[in-house]
Amino acid sequence: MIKVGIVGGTGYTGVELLRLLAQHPEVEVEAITSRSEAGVRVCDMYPNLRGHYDTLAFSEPDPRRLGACDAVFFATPHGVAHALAGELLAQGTRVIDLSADFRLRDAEEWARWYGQPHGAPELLEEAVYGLPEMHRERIRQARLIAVPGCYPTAVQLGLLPLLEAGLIDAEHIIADCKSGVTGAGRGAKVPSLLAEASESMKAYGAAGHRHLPEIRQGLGDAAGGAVGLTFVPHLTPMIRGIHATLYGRLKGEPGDLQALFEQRFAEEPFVDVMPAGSHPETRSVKGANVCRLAVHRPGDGDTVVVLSVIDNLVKGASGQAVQNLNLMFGFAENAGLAVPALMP
Ligand SMILES: NC(=O)C1=CN([C@@H]2O[C@H](COP(=O)(O)OP(=O)(O)OC[C@H]3O[C@@H](n4cnc5c(N)ncnc54)[C@H](OP(=O)(O)O)[C@@H]3O)[C@@H](O)[C@H]2O)C=CC1
Ligand SMILES: CC(=O)N[C@@H](CCC(=O)OP(=O)(O)O)C(=O)O
Repeated sequence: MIKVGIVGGTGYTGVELLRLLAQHPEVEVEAITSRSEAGVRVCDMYPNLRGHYDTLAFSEPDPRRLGACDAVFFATPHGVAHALAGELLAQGTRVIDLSADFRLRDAEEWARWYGQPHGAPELLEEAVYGLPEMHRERIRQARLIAVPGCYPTAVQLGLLPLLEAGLIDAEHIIADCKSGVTGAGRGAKVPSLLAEASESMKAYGAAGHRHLPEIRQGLGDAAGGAVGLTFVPHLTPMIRGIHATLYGRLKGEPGDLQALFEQRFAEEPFVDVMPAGSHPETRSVKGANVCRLAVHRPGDGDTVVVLSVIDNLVKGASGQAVQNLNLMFGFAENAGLAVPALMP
């Protein structure tokens, strides 16, 4: 058994880590932090965890206690991992950061999008972008993981096969994405209120969302050069889930797109290419560490449409974080992640 710590345990991704780790055969949760709820037992705040964590209580973030863990997850707003990751790495603790702190390779670009200076540029070189479908071998060796964002996970997985094969015009890609409200975190915010978010849908961040540079960076790696991307996120009245509809302009006759997708993800335990003609539903991945994809070519024309769904809190955050932990420690890649989605 390894010992892990979680910084930011009261948020949605923190409690989702607890839910997944409760079934992990190799992991014991040693410490879970919350400054506002220090002293409260996790099962008193989250009764779904009763019977799984009956004594574990939230505590103040203490670098020495966290440094005694084999790995620490950061499920915190951006900037928090910048301040603590170096100290933990120096104590031999591996760090898996669910925030955006180490996702962009360029510290200045990070500062532009996040509106504050990068707090740990010296760690960027060793940080590995934790998308296993692209960087599995580097993740196995990593000490510091930047877990991809939720929209970036859905978009990159849907477009990788097309860009790697050079089949679409990389200058003109469109990602039209919808998210459930847990994507905005647990903190009280007016747009997340029931009366604001239910029975309604709206786009936001059309002029430039902070996931845009992250997605461009990942797609650029797959394409082998810069990509042009229009990314428009939307808030939808559901609790969990991301649905990405991705459009690419085919450069020529693409061959069998269904076979391309099936071959690209044949060995991937957490990417499901659905049969030709399918329309994946967000509810089919609820609670599961899975990305379901379908590829379409309407009217055999020059546009390819990829449909990609994930649970933002699982493959889009905490499940992907556990998948990274499994790779880093040589555990079965699906340890703690084997449950099917919840349907209906
Ligand atoms: N929600 C989602 O779908 C996704 C979220 N993410 C990212 O994961 C991270 C966590 O998200 P989410 O769970 O939604 O966030 P929440 O806002 O729901 O929770 C944040 C947690 O961080 C703690 N925290 C806040 N500030 C600090 C601080 N300065 N030092 C230590 N702890 C702090 C809070 O507890 P307390 O204040 O009591 O200490 C709380 O437990 C964010 O970076 C988010 O962008 C990534 C992908 C998807
Ligand atoms: C619905 C909603 O508000 N979603 C969040 C994105 C999810 C997220 O937490 O992204 P990071 O991990 O990069 O911070 C947003 O658009 O800001």
